[in-house]
Amino acid sequence: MVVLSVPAEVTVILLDIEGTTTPLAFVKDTLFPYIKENVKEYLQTHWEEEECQQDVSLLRKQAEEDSHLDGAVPIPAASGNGVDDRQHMIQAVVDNVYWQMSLDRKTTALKQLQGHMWRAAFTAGLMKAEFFEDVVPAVRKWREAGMKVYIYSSGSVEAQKLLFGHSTEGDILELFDGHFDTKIGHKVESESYRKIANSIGCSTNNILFLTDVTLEASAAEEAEVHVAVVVRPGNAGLTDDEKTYYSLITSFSELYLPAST
Ligand SMILES: CSCCC(=O)C(=O)COP(=O)(O)O
Ligand SMILES: [Mg+2]
Repeated sequence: MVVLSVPAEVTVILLDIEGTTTPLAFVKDTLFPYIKENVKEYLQTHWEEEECQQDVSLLRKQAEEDSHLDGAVPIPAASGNGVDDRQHMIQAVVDNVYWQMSLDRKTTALKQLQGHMWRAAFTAGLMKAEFFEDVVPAVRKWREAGMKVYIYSSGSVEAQKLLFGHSTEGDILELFDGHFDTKIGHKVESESYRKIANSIGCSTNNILFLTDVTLEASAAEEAEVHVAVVVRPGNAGLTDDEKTYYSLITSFSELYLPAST
């Protein structure tokens, strides 16, 4: 087995979700189809609620920022024309969500709505989040060794908590010291990692970030965060240069914590 030694200065392990703790297939075949199949009905049912209106406002603001992009779908403001107006707006939101999802966009607006929609599915037991089998034992071991373990995903913090709270391994939320999402900044921007370190109260070089996406690894590394790229079944392939440059692991069990032995 390949072993990757964790630098002694690392006290925090920061984990991505999709493609790192969780199979890409669970996201693509379960989480995302649920949104596509239910978004229209969800909007019809919850339209009058404040939370739903906040989600729509955020999506509308995002749509304005996206207006220069090819295929972007605008979301009109209410014109006061009653039921037709509402149906028109709902259809625009649905089309916008479909368009964003077709590009796998990680906007805070899209992720916030998705998180709110998954809440019903997880709490009703319709879905249980999946984790690779090495994840929970490794996280327990790291915590026993005194490491802090945080999550940083494009999925909203609310959605992250749903996943870890309703998983095939049971409620494992307590295994994590905290959660970050795109509200702190995008994962491909190095400033986000500086802000995360600041929020945790450590230096960036005290953090080891595990992700499947090399653009994220590169941004983290620019902020002097230690990184390892996680290679899991179903993940996007890496170039030869990326394979040579990055430390790669295929299982969390490949991480060796010198202080714990
Ligand atoms: C609570 S994560 C749900 C999956 C998701 O929406 C997503 O964007 C995952 O992105 P990640 O940053 O974890 O790769
Ligand atoms: Mg990922």
